[in-house]
Amino acid sequence: MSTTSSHWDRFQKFFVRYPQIGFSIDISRMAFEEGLFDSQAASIEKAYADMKALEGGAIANPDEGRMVGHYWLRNSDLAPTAELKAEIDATLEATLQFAADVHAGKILAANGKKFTRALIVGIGGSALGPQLVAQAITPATPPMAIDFFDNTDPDGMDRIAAQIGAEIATTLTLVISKSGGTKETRNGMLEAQAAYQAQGVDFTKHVVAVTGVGSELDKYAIAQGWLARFPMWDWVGGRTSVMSAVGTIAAALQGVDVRQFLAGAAAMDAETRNRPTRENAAMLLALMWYSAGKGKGAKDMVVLPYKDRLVLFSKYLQQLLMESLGKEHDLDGKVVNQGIAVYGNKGSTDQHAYVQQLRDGVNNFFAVFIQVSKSRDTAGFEVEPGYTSGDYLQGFLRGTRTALAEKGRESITLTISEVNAFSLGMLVGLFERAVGFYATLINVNAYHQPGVEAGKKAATDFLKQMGQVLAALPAAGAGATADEIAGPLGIDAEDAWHMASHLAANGKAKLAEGGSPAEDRFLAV
Ligand SMILES: O=P(O)(O)OC[C@H]1O[C@](O)(CO)[C@@H](O)[C@@H]1O
Repeated sequence: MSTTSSHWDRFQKFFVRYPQIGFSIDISRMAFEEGLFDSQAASIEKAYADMKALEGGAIANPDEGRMVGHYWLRNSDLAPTAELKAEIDATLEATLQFAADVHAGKILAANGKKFTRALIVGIGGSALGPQLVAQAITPATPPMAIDFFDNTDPDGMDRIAAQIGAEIATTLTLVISKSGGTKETRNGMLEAQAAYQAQGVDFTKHVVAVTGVGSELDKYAIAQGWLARFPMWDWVGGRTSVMSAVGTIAAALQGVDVRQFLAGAAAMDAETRNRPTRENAAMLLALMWYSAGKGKGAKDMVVLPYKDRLVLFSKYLQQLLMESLGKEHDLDGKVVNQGIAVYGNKGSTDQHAYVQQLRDGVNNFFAVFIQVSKSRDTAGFEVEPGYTSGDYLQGFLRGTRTALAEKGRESITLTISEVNAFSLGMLVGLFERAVGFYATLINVNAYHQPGVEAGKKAATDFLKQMGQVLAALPAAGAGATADEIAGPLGIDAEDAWHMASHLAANGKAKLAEGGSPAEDRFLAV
């Protein structure tokens, strides 16, 4: 049999489509053995059972003692109690109504004018979902422009504030934080507040909180009398919160058909909940991750959507997979150091960047191509007789897939008919379920993130010590070296040097540079 016909046979065997929702998955270019389905049969069954229990309201996040309910957000009938269902429905309705009232001018800026822009303050799961939605499925001319403070970088915020300029008088800010205690978001909120104040605008009349009831942020919003507050629940993880108020309010303000977005995810949930494994796209994805990485994340996932609108999808999946699966311990407490590294951008652009290495370099990845059938909404345009830009985009995708396969580089191809609210919901739903299934296959808790706490704690210590360093700087004389500053404070000299250097770079200390860091001398200003 020729290579071509064997590819064709394998394609037919491992190509699964859901025509009613315009989706297909092709795993034929993955190098798995068919025996995988049998060898993993017990784990696969357990994954289905775990997912069923999770969707039924089990404590699927044992370390934090929490339910995991993001599937209920798009089908509230699944919620384990009538109270939860009512809360989900009421919150969705309230966010949509709020956005409609903003658009209709029923909720106005402090100057009596309609809001023209939105500024989202949030980080991680409290920003990535709204950013993905804004990039992928907002209308070309959305009812409101949108900006993000998704970091504590003052320069980044200054640039956005400068772009907003006087329009801050008609800008609505959403401060989004599940915990309500994330420092980057707290800082972003205070910076936003200052930007409003600088232009004499009452911040409290322009700001909405999306946060856990009773959180620090919630209390602050109540004390200041903010425009509105919407709840986040402890049973929704930040990285799966795009279908909660976190995502729905920003999306609705942007003119996105939120119900279609939720319907897409619900449809994918329905397709992948009960289907047999060989037809179950979410389980097939999880199994491909398992086979490619030998169940240990040995291969990275390179996400290559051939569609500009999906450029942020790899970034979104990076958090979804790496925060969910990147775990030190398994559920039995054994050290496993699991995870799957995710990166990517978009095709064909990336063919002119790192695809060279993918084809010829270290074979430590598998690609996930995302193919979008419909090229454009507007009339066709031929770049040469008989060919459109969209034909080229398709040609480059197929060509790269073939070129990778020729060199034994694995790939999965997902196809959607077009990028819209429904199909984006489908894709998000697909990967969420695949992550859940894969977590069972490798026996980790996908719903906590203990690792991020270490960095937060170390940063808190660093900042506290930086205050001590500032206070300890000599007011006169030749200044003090990092060793001289660190000694009495009982802190690390390297840290002290970085703290003092940072203070000096930002006008809070004076630096007399020596021949080496140990000879640098610092003075108070
Ligand atoms: O919504 P919050 O509580 O501000 O958290 C933001 C992000 O920070 C993390 O907790 C990681 O530090 C993510 O899981 C989360 O999405």
